Amino acid sequence: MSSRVRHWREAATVLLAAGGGGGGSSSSRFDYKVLLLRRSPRSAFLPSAHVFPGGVVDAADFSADWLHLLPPEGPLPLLLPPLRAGAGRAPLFAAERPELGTALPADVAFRICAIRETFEEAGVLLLVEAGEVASTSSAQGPARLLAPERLPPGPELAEWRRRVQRQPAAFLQLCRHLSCVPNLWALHEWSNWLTPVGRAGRGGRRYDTAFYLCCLGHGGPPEASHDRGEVTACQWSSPLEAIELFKSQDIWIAPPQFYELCRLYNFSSLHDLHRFGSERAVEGCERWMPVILVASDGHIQLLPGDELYPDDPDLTGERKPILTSNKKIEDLMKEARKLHRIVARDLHNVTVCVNIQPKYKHVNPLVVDSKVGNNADCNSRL
Ligand SMILES: CC(C)(COP(=O)(O)OP(=O)(O)OC[C@H]1O[C@@H](n2cnc3c(N)ncnc32)[C@H](O)[C@@H]1OP(=O)(O)O)[C@@H](O)C(=O)NCCC(=O)NCCSC(=O)CC(=O)O
Ligand SMILES: [Mg+2]
Repeated sequence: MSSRVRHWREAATVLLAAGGGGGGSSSSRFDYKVLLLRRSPRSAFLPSAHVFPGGVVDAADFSADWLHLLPPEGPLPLLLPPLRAGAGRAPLFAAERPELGTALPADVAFRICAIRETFEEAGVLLLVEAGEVASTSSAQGPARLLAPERLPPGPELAEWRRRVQRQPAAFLQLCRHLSCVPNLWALHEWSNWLTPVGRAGRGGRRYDTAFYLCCLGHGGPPEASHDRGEVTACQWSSPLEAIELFKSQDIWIAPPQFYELCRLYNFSSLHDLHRFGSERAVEGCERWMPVILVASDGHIQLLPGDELYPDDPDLTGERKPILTSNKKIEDLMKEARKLHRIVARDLHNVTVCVNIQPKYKHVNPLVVDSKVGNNADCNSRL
């Protein structure tokens, strides 16, 4: 087994943004909301944290049977827009998986995983009619969900959901039953985060997670329901609402998800977010593993491009313990010129500080909390 698989699990998650319902408060800066799920307090990884829907990839997500799904005119090509030459390619997309035989490309399989997990955890089905695949294009704007009359009645759908939770391969059966396919084209490659060494959950759980953006544009945020198991609550919040709930200690959001919410903060309109996300996706992305630097009064998660980020980061945690400094965060901030870091003074006092040019035509997070008053070294802020 390769080190890629031995040291961490591969996973996919989706920043699901929905708008278009016209129900948002007129005073809100945002015309869309993002789906956040609260993890069970019994989870072995990030217990009680709010995260985007997602989970570990299953062999069923790579199954070549997806290629033989409808439409009736022949095997489904599952073609995705090609990446631009020279695009960033994270290892989880580039890896060969000979053990899976004639498997789907990872690009496709990780999208199927994210869509399946969204159904399992929140009951939201991101599918498209098999017959409409050819005309599906993100250039048309934010995606639509299937019409409600195309779905089985509630109790039947709930039974399908339980089956998929028990057996991921049942997701393909559900798609076949509905003459639909996962809406791969609605998901746009956004980022890739590897759990930092020193932040593994119980049993050494670390994750190499593909993050996708998906914008839904019609009829308002769909009803999301938790599964009373892995997920104990679902909520749709604007990026600002989510960040405020985090700052007020009502919810806890892990650093990668916090960073991504601060990036979404750049976009007040769903259409702008969709356009940016779908056009940028052809640039690909690179894998980021935060490297933790423990200071005397908090810790910093260093990201690639920060001048303190190691040239040769310890991906597996086998080489050296976590970096420590007897300096205060403030001093470590004053001394630095090139910043790309998440600064945690305590569990809920977290700031993203970045003044480097983002790669792959991405956008830097905005710093939302001006009350904290110690953001003096950050360029990107409100
Ligand atoms: C990787 C993830 C998609 C999470 O994957 P999941 O754990 O949700 O994976 P999944 O959905 O496939 O797995 C379901 C898990 O739920 C468990 N499960 C199922 N039913 C359950 C129930 N009723 N109660 C409790 N747990 C239950 C299963 O046993 C399984 O756990 P099991 O598989 O264990 O048996 C997410 O963590 C994520 O978005 N990560 C992004 C990047 C990241 O790593 N962020 C955090 C960095 S750490 C950090 O940032 C912390 C810090 O700095 O402080
Ligand atoms: Mg999950």
